[in-house]
Amino acid sequence: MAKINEDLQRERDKCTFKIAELTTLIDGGRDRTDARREREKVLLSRTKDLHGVPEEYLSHKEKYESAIKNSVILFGIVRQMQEEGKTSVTDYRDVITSLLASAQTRDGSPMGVHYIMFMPAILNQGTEEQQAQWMPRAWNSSIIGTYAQTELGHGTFIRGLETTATYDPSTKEFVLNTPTLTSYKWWPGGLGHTVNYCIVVAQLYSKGQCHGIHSFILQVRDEETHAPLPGIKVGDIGAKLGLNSVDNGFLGLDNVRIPRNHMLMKHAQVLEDGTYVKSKNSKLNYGAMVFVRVVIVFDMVNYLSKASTIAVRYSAVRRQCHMKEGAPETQILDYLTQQHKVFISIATTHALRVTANKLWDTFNAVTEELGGGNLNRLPELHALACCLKAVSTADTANCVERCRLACGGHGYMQSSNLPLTYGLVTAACTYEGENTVLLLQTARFLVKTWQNVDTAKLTPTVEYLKITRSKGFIDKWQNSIECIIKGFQIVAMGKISSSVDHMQQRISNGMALEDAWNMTSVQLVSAAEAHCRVIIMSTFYEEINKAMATVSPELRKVLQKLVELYCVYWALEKVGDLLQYAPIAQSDIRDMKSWYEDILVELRPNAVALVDAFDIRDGILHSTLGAYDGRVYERLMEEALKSPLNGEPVNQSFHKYLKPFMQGKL
Ligand SMILES: CCCCCCCCCCCCCCCCCC(=O)SCCNC(=O)CCNC(=O)[C@H](O)C(C)(C)COP(=O)(O)OP(=O)(O)OC[C@H]1O[C@@H](n2cnc3c(N)ncnc32)[C@H](O)[C@@H]1OP(=O)(O)O
Ligand SMILES: Cc1cc2nc3c(=O)[nH]c(=O)nc-3n(C[C@H](O)[C@H](O)[C@H](O)COP(=O)(O)OP(=O)(O)OC[C@H]3O[C@@H](n4cnc5c(N)ncnc54)[C@H](O)[C@@H]3O)c2cc1C
Repeated sequence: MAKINEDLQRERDKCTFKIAELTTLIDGGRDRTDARREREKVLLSRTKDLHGVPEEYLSHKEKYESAIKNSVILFGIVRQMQEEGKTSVTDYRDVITSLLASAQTRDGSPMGVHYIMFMPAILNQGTEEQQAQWMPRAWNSSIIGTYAQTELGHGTFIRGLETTATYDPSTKEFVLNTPTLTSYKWWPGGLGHTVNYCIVVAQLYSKGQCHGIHSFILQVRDEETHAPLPGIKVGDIGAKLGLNSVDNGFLGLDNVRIPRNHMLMKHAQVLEDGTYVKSKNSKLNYGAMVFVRVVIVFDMVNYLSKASTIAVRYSAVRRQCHMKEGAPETQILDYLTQQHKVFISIATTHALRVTANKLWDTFNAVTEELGGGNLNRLPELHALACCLKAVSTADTANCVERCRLACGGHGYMQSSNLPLTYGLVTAACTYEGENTVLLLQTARFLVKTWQNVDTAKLTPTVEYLKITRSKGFIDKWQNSIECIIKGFQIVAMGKISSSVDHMQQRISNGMALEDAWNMTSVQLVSAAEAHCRVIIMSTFYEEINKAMATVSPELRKVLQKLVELYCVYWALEKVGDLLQYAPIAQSDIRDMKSWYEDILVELRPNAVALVDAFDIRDGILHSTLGAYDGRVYERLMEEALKSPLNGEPVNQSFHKYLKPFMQGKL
């Protein structure tokens, strides 16, 4: 192994807790750490020779072809693991997370949506017979699918989709059509050239009546030749800000017939004679979207742990300027402004991780209740998944950008892996429900909750709205975590209640409800975000408190500081809200700023150890700036030399253009 950079080694030597203990806590147990490492070892050993030219120099077509080559190896490993009994649907999340997080699918995998949406949609919306028919072939990748919902004309407003599926009882088939340009499916990952099946979301017509959107399994390409089937127009939508290894596609359908049993019929059915049997709740058809919103929060944890690892290790290696005259140049990690930029990413990674785990548990519990016919908690789950998806993706995008800026010029290099990471996380702000739209869904739930706050029994995530109103909820502000969380509860309650008042006021003045909603929507988005901060903060605090009982005193101290950092950071960010709604004084804010500075300083000696504990191998991190050994400059130079521009001493454009131009001949 190459020599470790001395600064980095010094950082590791002075750390005050056992890194392995934190890694175990993050993974959820020693056996899970071992299983993850084993999976990564297998993956990296089998895929290490794949890189020729660095990915950034490839064209969109080459990137796609390379991603397919790599994905086949990756998902082939999953298949082999299944055959050897090393993995099953039960550890689906872990397996897919480490696969998609791996370096070989750096800019996304064309097969990602197969795992993340095609199969979950069949599980969520298919009958047991349909699952038995499709899942074994999908799970071992002998068919590959995607989820085709969004159209050129509509993404958010899914009731407005134009694709039709008309039932023909004479042949017991559905006829699929995209009657207009705007009804073409547009965006589905892998649709362009990879998949041979997809789930098409279309307006269902039977006996001359429209029954709203439903999901259908459609074969788009021949299983042998991969040629598009008759009536199907399919292709790639072109280059994007990121995810350029993925062939997001378009799909046009001209009277394409599919058998009746290709409609996913767990919740609603069309009988042979065309009779429509409706679902207990039409929103059950949206179940796959809820699942994906939940897993996106995990995915954000993945990316943020990578970005913070890169930024912190680089900040320990990089020296710039002198803090004191005559002293050696300062490690940039010693500048408080640098700590302010990067430490929040570490704390956010942990906060989102514990919140994602809790959300995952809620999702599984509610799904089980839904299976038994109890739909009571569906609105709460939907509201929770929407705001957590929105806030986690927005925060992660901001944090990744902070990490990139924290690495100065070198952070701008593709080889740092920060630009690509930003491209991936910012996509998540839009896909699976655009963030503003999702926050407005949460706001809808909060408004209803608030309107019934005195009479209804509140569900756990909004119970605080009742308690917050009790007299003496905060008698006097104290700079403590408990008080900050209470402060955020008051802020959320205040924003929800003032949005409702504002809306009501407009309605009393004669405005229609829809217009009053629109006029209040900026406030509503802000209220939903405030509610989400309460969820993240209180979950982080409670879960870390539980974990503290099981860890060493040394680790306990560090965990405590991470919770403090997260809460105080956000208290200062939202100080205006606290001043408006909570009994906080100027002197409390002044003291809070000092508290924040102290936390940064206390975390400083453990910064490198904290990111080491994320335990991300170099082969997965794929960064010149963030590698374990800290050989930043050597790696930057090695990568620079791989630039195709360095393949010849004089580029041909010199003779063609530059020389004649310089000599005044052009
Ligand atoms: C396995 C682990 C792996 C881990 C690793 C992870 C790796 C990830 C890798 C990622 C790779 C990249 C993948 C990219 C995938 C992107 C896929 C997509 O974008 S696909 C495309 C994604 N596209 C989108 O996400 C589209 C976004 N748009 C929408 O979701 C909807 O159209 C809408 C919600 C905005 C409105 O819907 P509309 O029908 O007009 O509704 P109204 O306004 O009339 O009424 C609202 C009422 O309905 C209720 N309700 C609503 N939804 C739900 C729900 N889900 N449930 C329950 N309830 C729901 C709501 O509460 C309210 O109730 P109430 O108040 O009346 O009682
Ligand atoms: C990388 C990527 C991958 C994707 N993969 C898939 C896939 O696999 N399958 C699939 O089906 N789709 C996929 N999508 C599509 C994605 O789900 C949609 O882009 C997303 O749901 C947003 O819809 P839209 O593009 O129509 O945006 P729009 O809804 O047109 O949003 C544009 C703007 O209008 C605002 N807006 C819209 N409606 C409202 C409203 N009611 N109130 C207030 N503001 C509003 C939004 O906030 C936003 O600012 C993908 C998209 C991306 C970027």
